[in-house]
Amino acid sequence: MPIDPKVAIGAELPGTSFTWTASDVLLYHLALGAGGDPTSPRELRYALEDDLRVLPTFGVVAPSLRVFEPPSVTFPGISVDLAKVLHGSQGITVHSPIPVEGKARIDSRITEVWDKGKAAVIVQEATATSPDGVLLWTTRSSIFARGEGGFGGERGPASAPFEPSREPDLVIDTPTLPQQALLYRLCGDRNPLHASPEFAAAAGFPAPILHGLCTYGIVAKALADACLDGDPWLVKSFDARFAGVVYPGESLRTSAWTDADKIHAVTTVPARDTEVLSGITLTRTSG
Ligand SMILES: CCCCCCC[C@@H](O)CC(=O)SCCNC(=O)CCNC(=O)[C@H](O)C(C)(C)COP(=O)(O)OP(=O)(O)OC[C@H]1O[C@@H](n2cnc3c(N)ncnc32)[C@H](O)[C@@H]1OP(=O)(O)O
Repeated sequence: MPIDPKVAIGAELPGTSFTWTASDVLLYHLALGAGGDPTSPRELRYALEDDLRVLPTFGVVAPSLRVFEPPSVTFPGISVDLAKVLHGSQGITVHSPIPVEGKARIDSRITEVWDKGKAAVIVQEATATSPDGVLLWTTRSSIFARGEGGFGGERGPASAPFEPSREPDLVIDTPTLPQQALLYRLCGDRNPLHASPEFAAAAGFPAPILHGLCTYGIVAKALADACLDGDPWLVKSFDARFAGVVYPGESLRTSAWTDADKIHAVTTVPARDTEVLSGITLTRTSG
């Protein structure tokens, strides 16, 4: 079905309520590689219930933790084959530290649909609120639907690349595991693109690729560890664009530039000399 931006833009999607527990948070952190040094008290704040501190990027996955079906890309005015879809970008702003367990409601809507000719870019925003109506976090995301452009929509604003004026302040190398995607899918994204060699081949990839949100969480943790003394509570917001695919088992290299309240970064896979996360911006809490 061609995309109909007049129907899609502004469409409110059905809201859902969800719960999470400390076990969900621990699984999420472990699926990002936390606990690699089980003798480090700082690392154990991600991996044990005692003094558990929730990485804010958990808010992106919390609403779908109990989803066991592959995602469906069907919204008002939009119906796209999952094999054509790549996660394009993701951001989250937390309004206070995410508690280790809780209940919330997520409400989302489609805010933009851009026609890139060879692809459609579909942008969503969502808010999570507590049962007593307190705003917990806000997310922004886009999906890149290959082959779905050409519907006569607007192209949208050109992205402004981050152009550093100096060498990076720090460079962080982070490994991923060959089984990283098989582990991460247990956090609620059962898209076969990350697990089935046949599905990945049909989608045009030589092997299953890593979930964008896994790379996103790994890099958020790496920056919190390297720049914020390992304290995820100091992360106010985290935004990034998925610029290239990552294959499970590849090593990531994140180059970061630190300012007073923000950290800018890019992540590459050095073995393929390929940028995989661009426009990374981490904002520190002001408190
Ligand atoms: C509801 C359920 C939803 C399901 C959600 C998803 C579920 C998940 O399981 C799926 C995943 O996790 S997929 C894995 C994570 N994502 C990726 O690996 C994508 C990596 N990126 C790429 O391969 C290319 O950048 C690629 C292919 C994205 C673009 O590369 P090119 O085709 O070379 O495009 P390019 O010529 O550079 O740009 C064309 C125009 O598109 C804009 N654009 C590019 N990358 C974008 C991106 N990542 N996000 C948003 N917009 C993007 C460009 O700005 C350009 O527009 P313009 O010319 O107007 O500036």
